Amino acid sequence: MLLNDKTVIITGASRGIGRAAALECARQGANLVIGYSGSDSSRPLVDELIGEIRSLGRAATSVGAPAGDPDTGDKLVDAAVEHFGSVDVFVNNAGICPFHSFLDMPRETYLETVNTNLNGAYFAVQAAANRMKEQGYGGAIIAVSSISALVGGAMQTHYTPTKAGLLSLMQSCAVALGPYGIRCNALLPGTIETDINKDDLADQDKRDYMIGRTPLGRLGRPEDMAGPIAFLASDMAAYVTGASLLVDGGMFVNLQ
Ligand SMILES: NC(=O)C1=CN([C@@H]2O[C@H](COP(=O)(O)OP(=O)(O)OC[C@H]3O[C@@H](n4cnc5c(N)ncnc54)[C@H](O)[C@@H]3O)[C@@H](O)[C@H]2O)C=CC1
Ligand SMILES: C[C@H](O)[C@@H]1OC(=O)[C@H](O)[C@@H]1O
Repeated sequence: MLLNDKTVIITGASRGIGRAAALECARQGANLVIGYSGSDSSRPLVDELIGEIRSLGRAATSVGAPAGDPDTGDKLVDAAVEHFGSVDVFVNNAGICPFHSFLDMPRETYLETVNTNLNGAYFAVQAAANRMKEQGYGGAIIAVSSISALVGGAMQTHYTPTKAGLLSLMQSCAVALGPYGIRCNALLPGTIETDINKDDLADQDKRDYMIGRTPLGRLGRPEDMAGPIAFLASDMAAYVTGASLLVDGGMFVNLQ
């Protein structure tokens, strides 16, 4: 197992990529802190996930707190220490992408997206890193960025800068935290079928276009992200830091 007895915190883990990553980390021997928004609608999903993790023989607890709140990182770290005694891996995954055109982008939509996806991540990474430094034996931090860190989207002008920001944050943190043995890497998913793009991909033409751009011939599944996240979290990636791992079925390189 890649993550035996490690404590892994994952934000936005109630569903989608975060959920799949939590289950894979549990299969690899980790105990989990499940970060979620704190909304009543997410609670049953979180309870179900915790049940699944326990049935895999691992332990899990949850923290309901909005990703954009600068205090959320401290709450996640405190829960990890209280329940499991350490923070070994921090996965910043929570994110939103309310598709909207640029010229009439509502200020609140822009600000909520940047707060949720990037500002909260900054302070959460800082909280995890401080704990890892205190522990004295390193750790792994992974930000779920996106192929959108590298390319644009007309309906994503508020979103793509947050994903480029996360990639940049991991690069700078790799430099800042390397001396403490803390590795920082970015995962760049392509188009993965989850709730975040359910409405967008309900348009059959758009869906066919995205599949057509993907050399592997299908959209991604949350489970496709889980292995790469577990790898980056593990000692198999002991010399990997400041890296970005594009997991997109080949979409990015498919120009013609
Ligand atoms: N699905 C895709 O095609 C891609 C997704 N990503 C990124 O992957 C990450 C996970 O998204 P998906 O699993 O695809 O979508 P999803 O919508 O299924 O999951 C997003 C998660 O973030 C949580 N979340 C949203 N707002 C939150 C808040 N304010 N506080 C705490 N949690 C909050 C949701 O409850 C959910 O658990 C996001 O950061 C997204 O930007 C990156 C590239 C592609
Ligand atoms: C939400 C989008 O479908 C998804 O998010 C990303 O980061 C990808 O680039 C896709 O556009």
